[in-house]
Amino acid sequence: MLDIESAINKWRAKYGDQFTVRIFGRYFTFVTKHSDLKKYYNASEEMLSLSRAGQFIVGSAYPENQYLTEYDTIPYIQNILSSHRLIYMSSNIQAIAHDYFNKNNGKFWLENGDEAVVDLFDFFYRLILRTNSMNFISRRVYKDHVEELIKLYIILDVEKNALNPVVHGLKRRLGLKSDRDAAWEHWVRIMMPDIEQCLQMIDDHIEPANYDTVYETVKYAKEELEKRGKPFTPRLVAYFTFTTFFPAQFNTYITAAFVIIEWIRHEHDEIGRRIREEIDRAPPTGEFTIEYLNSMEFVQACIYEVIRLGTDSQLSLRHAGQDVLLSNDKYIPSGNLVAIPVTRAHDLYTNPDKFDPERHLAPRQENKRDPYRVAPFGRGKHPCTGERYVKMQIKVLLIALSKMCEMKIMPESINFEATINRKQLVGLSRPTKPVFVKISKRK
Ligand code: HEM
Repeated sequence: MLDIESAINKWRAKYGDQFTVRIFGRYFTFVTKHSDLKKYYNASEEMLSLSRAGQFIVGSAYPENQYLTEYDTIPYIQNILSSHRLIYMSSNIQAIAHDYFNKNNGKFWLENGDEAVVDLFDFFYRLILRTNSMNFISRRVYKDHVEELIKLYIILDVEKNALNPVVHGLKRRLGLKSDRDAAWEHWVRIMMPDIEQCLQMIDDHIEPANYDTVYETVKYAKEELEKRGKPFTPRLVAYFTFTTFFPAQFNTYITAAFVIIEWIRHEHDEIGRRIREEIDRAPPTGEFTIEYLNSMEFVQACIYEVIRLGTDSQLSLRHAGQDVLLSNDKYIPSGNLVAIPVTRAHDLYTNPDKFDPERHLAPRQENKRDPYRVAPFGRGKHPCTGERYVKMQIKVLLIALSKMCEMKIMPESINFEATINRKQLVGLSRPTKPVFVKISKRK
């Protein structure tokens, strides 16, 4: 596969800080100069659009592609992830972590005994999907359909499908139904009882007593459709849910798994001691506060450090809706895709290959050296809407897991780093082979 980072470096050495290449019949302009990066991040949606670029990249990866530019889901996601909801969500996450091991829905210990060897990345993929299915869909869906949902999600997986749009596009043109279309219909069906109930509540002017994501989603979809004079469609609700779910998935589970790996590796040194200290000070289960989670600065620095080290060949993309003037008086013609490399920015850090969370904390704060090259959660007009949620989620899982189990990397996986695929364009780099970890029940 294409090694984008070395390709960019080669092209940059040859053609300068900005250059245009033709890939799959499309023109991509790469910008790397500070003033252009600043413009890139702060440009208006009309000038440089993330959703139009998204439609190009993942457009054919799932059936509702036309909605991607038609409906901006950001205000909806911001509403779902508002501060007072995060605390409910954090207690859901704790409950699910317990449920996963101990109760009927998970049966982990029941099926594996008190000690099990798992692929840590697969384990976190499932755990993250479980927690997100409760937080972004409903308790009922989590309780009755979570395994089904995970299977559907694997079929709808944007990460893989984005790279394979041709087959899907061809099937659609020939009028053939793909397994993705079927999975999508199944997804809508699973959500239907909640959607119908929420529609009824809206008609009867009944507000939910507690936070209810499906209710918010149905209400938002209904309003958006009414604004456009279109009839209500459950598929739009499914689309809104899906677009909250899919960015929430891959970066999160990889980050969570790497944080655990680093914790295991540093169990007996200063890094491990500081993580343990923040975990041990945590309030008892069910009594977390957002203030406490925010105060876990060292774990947060570990999250930043894992993202820094795991981001190798990722690209951030926009679509130019108009001509964009660059700093050297050249311009990007309207219609081009515009890309910036989201790399590790090696040159900005001291001992860049070392896992060193302190570099993100005062007084060092190496991460503040260049805001446009160090942006683990983006910046400017399109910062990550899920940043607060994901940091909360990983912290809560870390606390919950540390209370329930012990983890050890299996000898055959100690050198897992040799298998990390550092050439992918989407998300953090992850190992291509399983990383086996022994999970033992804490007595
Ligand atoms: C470790 C996990 C995550 C990382 C590293 C991450 C990183 C990022 C980055 C770098 C961007 C900016 C993209 C750009 O400028 O081209 C972004 C945007 C976005 N992220 Fe995340 N993200 C994570 C988790 C999440 C979660 C959990 C959600 C939702 C619940 C989410 C929702 C979004 C959305 C909706 C955008 C687009 C914002 C917009 O268009 O204005 N992300 N993310």
